[in-house]
Amino acid sequence: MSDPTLAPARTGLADPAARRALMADVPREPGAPKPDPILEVDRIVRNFGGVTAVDVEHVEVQRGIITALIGPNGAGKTTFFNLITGFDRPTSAGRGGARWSFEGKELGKTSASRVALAGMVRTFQLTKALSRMTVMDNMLLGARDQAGENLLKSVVRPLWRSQEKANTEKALELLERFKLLEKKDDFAGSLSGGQRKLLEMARALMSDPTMIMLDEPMAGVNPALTQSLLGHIQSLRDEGMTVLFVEHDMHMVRHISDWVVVMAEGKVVAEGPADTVMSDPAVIDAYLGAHHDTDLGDDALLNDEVQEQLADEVAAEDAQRKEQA
Ligand SMILES: Nc1ncnc2c1ncn2[C@@H]1O[C@H](COP(=O)(O)OP(=O)(O)OP(=O)(O)O)[C@@H](O)[C@H]1O
Repeated sequence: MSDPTLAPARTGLADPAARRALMADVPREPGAPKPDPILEVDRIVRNFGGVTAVDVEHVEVQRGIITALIGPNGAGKTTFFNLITGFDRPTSAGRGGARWSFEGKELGKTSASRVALAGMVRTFQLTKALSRMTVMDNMLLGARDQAGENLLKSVVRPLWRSQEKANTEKALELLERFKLLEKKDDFAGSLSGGQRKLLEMARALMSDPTMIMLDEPMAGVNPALTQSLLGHIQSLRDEGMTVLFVEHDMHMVRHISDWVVVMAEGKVVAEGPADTVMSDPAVIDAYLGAHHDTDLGDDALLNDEVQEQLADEVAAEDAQRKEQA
């Protein structure tokens, strides 16, 4: 039976396989139109001084599937996440440029908290301040309808109380689901890397998102918890949620994504299912151009030509270092 705590987030086709099948005819090209996009972004640009961190002409995220956003270091993935969730403002704003909508609703001028209320919620790594709070208090911070946000509820005590009770019950259910119930009174900072990732996810679910955006869900997770985390992400999708995640671990990307969007130098350079996109020349170029040590999750990509190119680049760098020494 599916989890009742996620009921409000269910949308679209009930069968996840049917939702994934909708992607079969989507063209494998940057900016490809999707049959049922939940998020649509146009002309979003963000410059930092002379650096163009993001310059995305058009991208759509399909509803009810798992989309991975990948790209080499500095490709602009985090900046893109920050822009669409209202944590940063595009340089192209206000010039009739940037435009993005979630569930058909324009979000360009919307604050981060309102974006979350609209149903698009991102996870955050545990900050120092959050580490010093208990697991339960972290969960309650994630609640969507905190009494303080609503004047009537905050002055009428019974309403405030009932909201608090509902939030606590929901937090307990989610902690149980994510196997963190025993830790509810522990400081969040005492959790292992994998448990922190589970808490980040559980906290985001407190606000009943329609789409959850995960920032490197596998970073710092030991192998024992990897399978469990992957399982949780897949079950969110299976229950109807849209998942968008940024991840460097290509094995994970291959394992669970239904669709992959590749960024390089601020732009979307390729899109497609994981098995085809990783062999796209634009993707190989982007990774090799950026740094040599990325494991694309498929050793077959390292053919002789690529190996030679790598060896030449490493030798050239070594020679340069020796010259400078
Ligand atoms: N606040 C900032 N001030 C100046 N430059 C920034 C700022 N944030 C990002 N950048 C620059 O923008 C570019 C994109 O960075 P971003 O962090 O979005 O990339 P990323 O794809 O998330 O990289 P990584 O995978 O390493 O996290 C980089 O060149 C980065 O140095």
